[in-house]
Parts: sequence; C-alpha cells; structure tokens
Amino acid sequence: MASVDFMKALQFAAYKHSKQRRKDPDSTPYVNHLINVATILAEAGIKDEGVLIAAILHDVVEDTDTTIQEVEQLFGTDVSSLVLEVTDDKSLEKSERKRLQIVNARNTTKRAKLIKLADKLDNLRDLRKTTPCGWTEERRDQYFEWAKLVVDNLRGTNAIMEEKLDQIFAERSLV
Ligand SMILES: Nc1nc2c(ncn2[C@@H]2O[C@H](COP(=O)(O)OP(=O)(O)O)[C@@H](OP(=O)(O)OP(=O)(O)O)[C@H]2O)c(=O)[nH]1
Ligand SMILES: [Mn+2]
Repeated sequence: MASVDFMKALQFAAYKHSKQRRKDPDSTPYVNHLINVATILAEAGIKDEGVLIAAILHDVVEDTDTTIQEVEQLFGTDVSSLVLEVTDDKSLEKSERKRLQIVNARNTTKRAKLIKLADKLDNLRDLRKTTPCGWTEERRDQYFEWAKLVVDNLRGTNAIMEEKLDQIFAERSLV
C-alpha cells in the first residue's frame, strides 16, 4: 500500500509541476512522467521507499521553483540527497550538462542509479512513440545515442530495467 509520505510527494509534485506539460503532441501533463518513473521502479521490484519518493520528486528542483532545502524540510535528508544526485545544474551550458551526465553516472550511488535508469527508460519510451514538439529527427537520434552512453555507465544496477533499455537500444541498432 502507498504510504502517506509517498502520497504527499505525489501531491507536492503534481502541484509544483501543474503548469508543465510534456513535449509530446498531446501535451501530456508533466506529472504523468513522474508517475511513470515510479511505476517503472515498482515493476522492477524496487520497494525502497526513499527511492520511490525521490523518483516522484526527481525533476522538481531542476524544472520548478522548488529548492533542495524545501525538499529536505518536507521529505528529509535521505530523499533530498537522492533528488540532488539526479538534478542537473541548470546554470551550466546544455552541452556541459549532457557531458556531465555521462561522466557522473558511474560515481552515482546505486539508489540514484535506479532513478536515472527509470527516467531514461520513460523518456526513451516517449521518444520511441513520437518526436517531441520542436525537435528534429536528428535531435531525437542524438538523444538515443547520448542516453545509451549514460545508461552504459549505470549498468549492473537493475537487470529488469537494463533489459528493457537494451531492447530499445537494439531496435535502433545501438549496441
Ligand atoms: N523524451 C521526451 N522527453 C520529454 C518530453 N517532454 C519533456 N521531456 C523532457 O525533456 C528532457 C530531455 O530533453 P533535452 O532537450 O535533452 O533536455 P533539457 O530538458 O535538459 O533541455 C527530459 O528531461 P529529464 O527527465 O530531466 O531527463 P534527461 O533527459 O535530462 O536525463 C524529459 O523529461 C517528451 O515528450 N519526450
Ligand atoms: Mn525526468
């Protein structure tokens, strides 16, 4: 059964991301991505509550006005440190952020790696269906190639998610 803390995280994230939409043609509410990431983890056998809560909150600092301090006050240090580990530094150039994701993936804690794998899996599932609004085919292809490099540095973490990611990479002949 879902805990009070998990439901509070979902409520908080739904509120904070309420004005955001995904970049797909249907402009799916952003919160669907957060629910998908937590669902992927649950289906991969993850019962660690801190990981599931941090999955719900994984984009709240990167993509809303929420600070990491606010996450810490509301959800504690365990969750906030996980969220921090999966948050890109938006003050850096995009190319640098993307490079750092590849490099830093290896040194991330195992629990943060789980969230990163689930995040990439959901984003790649979306990309497999449609090209995000405003993206060229080339940008979509580059995302697959970049995601493969990140995932390669997250391996040995969860066989179920890695298998699903490998299927997607194989479909696109990225091996
Ligand atoms: N595939 C896909 N992605 C979408 C869609 N709508 C929003 N996004 C978000 O866009 C991000 C990927 O786009 P990029 O252009 O590479 O990254 P940027 O947001 O940092 O500029 C992902 O951020 P993220 O979750 O923080 O992950 P990451 O890719 O930065 O690791 C993803 O969640 C969509 O319809 N499809
Ligand atoms: Mn995400």
